[in-house]
Amino acid sequence: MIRTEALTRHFTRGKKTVEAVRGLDLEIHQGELVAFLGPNGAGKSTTLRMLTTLIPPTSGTAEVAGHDVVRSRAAVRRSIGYVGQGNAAAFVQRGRDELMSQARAHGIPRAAAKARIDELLSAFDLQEYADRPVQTLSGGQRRRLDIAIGLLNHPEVLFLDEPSTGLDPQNRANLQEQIRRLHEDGTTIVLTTHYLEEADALAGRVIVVDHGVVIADDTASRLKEKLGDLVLLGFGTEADATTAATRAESVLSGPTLIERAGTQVSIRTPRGADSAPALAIDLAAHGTPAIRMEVHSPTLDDVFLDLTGRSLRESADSTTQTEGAAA
Ligand SMILES: Nc1ncnc2c1ncn2[C@@H]1O[C@H](COP(=O)(O)OP(=O)(O)OP(=O)(O)O)[C@@H](O)[C@H]1O
Repeated sequence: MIRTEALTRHFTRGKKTVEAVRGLDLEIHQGELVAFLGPNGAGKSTTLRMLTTLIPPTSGTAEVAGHDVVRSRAAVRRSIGYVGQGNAAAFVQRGRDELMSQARAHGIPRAAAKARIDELLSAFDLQEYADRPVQTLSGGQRRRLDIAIGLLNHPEVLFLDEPSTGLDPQNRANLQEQIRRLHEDGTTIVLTTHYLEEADALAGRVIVVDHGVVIADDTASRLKEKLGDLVLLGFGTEADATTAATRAESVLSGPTLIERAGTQVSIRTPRGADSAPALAIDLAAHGTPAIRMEVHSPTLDDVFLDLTGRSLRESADSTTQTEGAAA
């Protein structure tokens, strides 16, 4: 449903060139729900903007729903829904009128458009606000209106760029429900998000990009499994901790990272929850008993931190870069 080959986009400002997306090769099949993750400035929005025909690639190719994003822009646009980071609705219009203008722009006949609009207003709990000017709506209400606009044409492929930003937990849960339903109906969905729990809960596949290239592409559970559990062991003395760290190296199998700091040993190891009890018994039998043991399963944020050196929580908290007009 989405295929890119060496997809690249540079922006030039004065003498400076930013390589926002660098040779992306992607293949996303019909019906997949993919979370596209990465730190601020990783190239996520730029990729989405190329796939939705808003900006052309500098080089490389991309096809969406079988149409080339440069040669067949209109056909791509007919097949997709796009909810960008900015508000799509004109501020002075009433929500319902905005939906109608956008539906008509898609070529949907008036009666069908009216029915679809009622359906979407109800799905996103917007009936009460539909007849107010958009500028009087709260950020969350506007966000829901944006999403409704993106769904007007029953898109085959839906691109959601941080759809839940600005929504309260209740509306976020409602949005997730809508996304799940669309996915069940067979819509291919690509979403960027700074909420790892959201990616974890929704997406069958997680693609992590950084500096414009893909650095991981797998299911959330396999990514977590690859990283391994964190086993923390506390000892009575630093000498015990040092001996235990060396012993753990020979006892544990698989790619294992062991660090000692003071009287604590931290171990990152695959299936650590399973191996920790045996390790504790072994250490006690060798005269260095642990006085404390904790096992933490990895979160997607741990995976993200490991891959990018940054926590996505950190990047969610930092100021999001605003995009100017395409250079
Ligand atoms: N119109 C533009 N002109 C110049 N540079 C741009 C433009 N749009 C994006 N960039 C730069 O390209 C890089 C990738 O930006 P992009 O918006 O794709 O990142 P992102 O992964 O979506 O980040 P965020 O999580 O902050 O939304 C950044 O360095 C950004 O500053």
